[in-house]
Amino acid sequence: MSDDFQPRGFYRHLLGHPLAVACLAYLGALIVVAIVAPIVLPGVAGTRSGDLAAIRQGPTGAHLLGTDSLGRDVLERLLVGTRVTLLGVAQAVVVVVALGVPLGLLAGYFGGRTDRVVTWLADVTFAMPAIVMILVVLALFPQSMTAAMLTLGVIAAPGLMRVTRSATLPVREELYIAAAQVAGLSRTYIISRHVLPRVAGPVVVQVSLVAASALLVQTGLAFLGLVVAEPAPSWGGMVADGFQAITEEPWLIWPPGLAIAFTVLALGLLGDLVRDAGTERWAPSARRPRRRRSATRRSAGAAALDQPAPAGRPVPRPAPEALLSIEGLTVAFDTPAGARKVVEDVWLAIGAGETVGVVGESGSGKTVTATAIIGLLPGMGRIERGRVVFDGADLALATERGMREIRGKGIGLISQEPMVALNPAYRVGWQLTEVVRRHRGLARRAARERALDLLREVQLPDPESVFRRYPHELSGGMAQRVAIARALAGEPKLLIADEPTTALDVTVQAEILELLRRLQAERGMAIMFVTHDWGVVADMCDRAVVMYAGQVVEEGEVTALFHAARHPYTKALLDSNPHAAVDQELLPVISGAVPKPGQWPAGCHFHPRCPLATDACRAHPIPLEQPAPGRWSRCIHHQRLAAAQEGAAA
Ligand SMILES: Nc1ncnc2c1ncn2[C@@H]1O[C@H](COP(=O)(O)OP(=O)(O)OP(=O)(O)O)[C@@H](O)[C@H]1O
Repeated sequence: MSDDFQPRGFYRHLLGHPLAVACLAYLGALIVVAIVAPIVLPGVAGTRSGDLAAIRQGPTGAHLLGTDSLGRDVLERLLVGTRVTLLGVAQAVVVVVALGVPLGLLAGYFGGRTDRVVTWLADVTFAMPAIVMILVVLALFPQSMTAAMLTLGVIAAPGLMRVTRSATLPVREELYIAAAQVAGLSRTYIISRHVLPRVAGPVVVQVSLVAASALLVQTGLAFLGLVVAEPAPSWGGMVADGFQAITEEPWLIWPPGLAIAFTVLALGLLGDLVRDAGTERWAPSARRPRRRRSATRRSAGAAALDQPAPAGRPVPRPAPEALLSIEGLTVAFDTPAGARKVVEDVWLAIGAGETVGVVGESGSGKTVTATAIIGLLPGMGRIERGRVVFDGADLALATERGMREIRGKGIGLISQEPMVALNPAYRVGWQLTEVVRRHRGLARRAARERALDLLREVQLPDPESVFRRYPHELSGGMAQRVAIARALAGEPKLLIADEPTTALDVTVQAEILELLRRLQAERGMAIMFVTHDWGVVADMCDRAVVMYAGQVVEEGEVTALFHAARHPYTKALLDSNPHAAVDQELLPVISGAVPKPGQWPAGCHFHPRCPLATDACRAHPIPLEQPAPGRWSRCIHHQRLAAAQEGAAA
């Protein structure tokens, strides 16, 4: 059983098409002829004249395709001329592919400045008149087909670059690319193994068109006598000869003309058929990602990160023994209207082996905080201020290479959409093995064994069979188990679980939670649980951090927090918790909605929805206070709130 990429389906699909077989056979035969003919017919290339008594003849028994203007055998010249014709095509195609594909991948994958520079270069090259450039080059290097075809390659490369870039843009948004980054795989690896195969279809079609155009240009230049000097045979030169004799012997134009036409046709058709066969393999997964959660740059400069917190605010200090401590984290997204804060002054600490729940309504900044930790903020996001200290190292200052060491090995991540976090084109085994090999440096066979062990560890029935399956052959629960196995491959000290059960049905949710609990107990890893679900918090977490409109509004030990909330938002969330609903009673809801970034109100972000709000809540930003050891609240009325709850309980 092989765990590597299996292109058999692709070949089966391609070779099942008679037209594809015909095109491949024709082009294959041409290549053989190009190699063999000049060896078998060594004298043809230098023959200046043939049978002068039989010039410009149609097909005869002695000359199956007739003779040219100098009495030379047309068939022999056609066969020997194949080499120079195909060589010209190959030269142009090599240059186009060597320039266009890497630049397109870089521009599409990295975006931003790289994209702008590459696109600008492509535009400049595109603006050059191809024919004029080739004629100039031929004036400098007379009769040099290599110079002409290399120039053509450079001029045609921007077209392929654009196609590759456009195909890369949607692929880099796929969640499995983000998952590969989270697993600590290098960018070069991700681009070559996960992105390139996905963009191969349109690239192949474009390359086939480039090859067809190069053939036409090469034969055109030979027709004009600008490359391939007489007596050397070329298809273009033979068309020119036939053209001169068109009135006397119209037949002469047909053999080279048909060879050119069939070759152009075969290249174009084969490109389309290869694309179609590839599309079968790369059919998009059923579920699409909710939004992009993939690559981006790390934060702005260190200077900004080390700025002190706004003066006059008492700020919490993380416990010195914390495995992860987020200190005053502020994240902003660059928008056309300027930088927009989406997370502001977040403090959060997670000890080794601890489980901390991060709770809050949609849009409160939970996922942005999680992705900031692993340096994979989406789009134009950046850390504006604050530190993310993991295991003693400030991740906000880490280089991309440093972050790759942390991702997967130090911190693992599982998301709520396991199906789209797996590359649909590779078997589960391949995807697990690549991460095991990356982190453990194991040989293929040992990595395979380790990957199977991981599948057993996440309690997948029949691991050998799961190993061989493609992601679409898994259920949601199985896919999440595979994603957990993958996250565990680097033996991380911290697992960030971003709503890992949201997309699963209730029984599977319980199984996944049970699995995480067991793995945590066995491995002693810490878990940061991003969730909407108080049931999960009560079930899994030691402490909970409540976020609202980009800020931490409350933090505390779970039992204490459930017993008496110290922030009106936490209280409202707990009251509206469906797990605590009383039969026949309407579930309370929090009126209004979480304000969007850029629309946060002055003072307390929650005050427009808060029953306890006073003028003081609207007047100035509210700092985090520590009402009790291990307890934090961003509310000036926390004592009133606690007293009210104790009164109600009594
Ligand atoms: N790529 C982005 N560009 C601009 N704004 C973004 C981007 N990603 C997230 N945001 C904004 O950041 C805010 C916080 O989003 P985040 O995804 O962290 O919320 P959340 O609490 O995790 O919500 P959910 O529970 O729905 O995942 C939201 O208002 C969102 O619009």
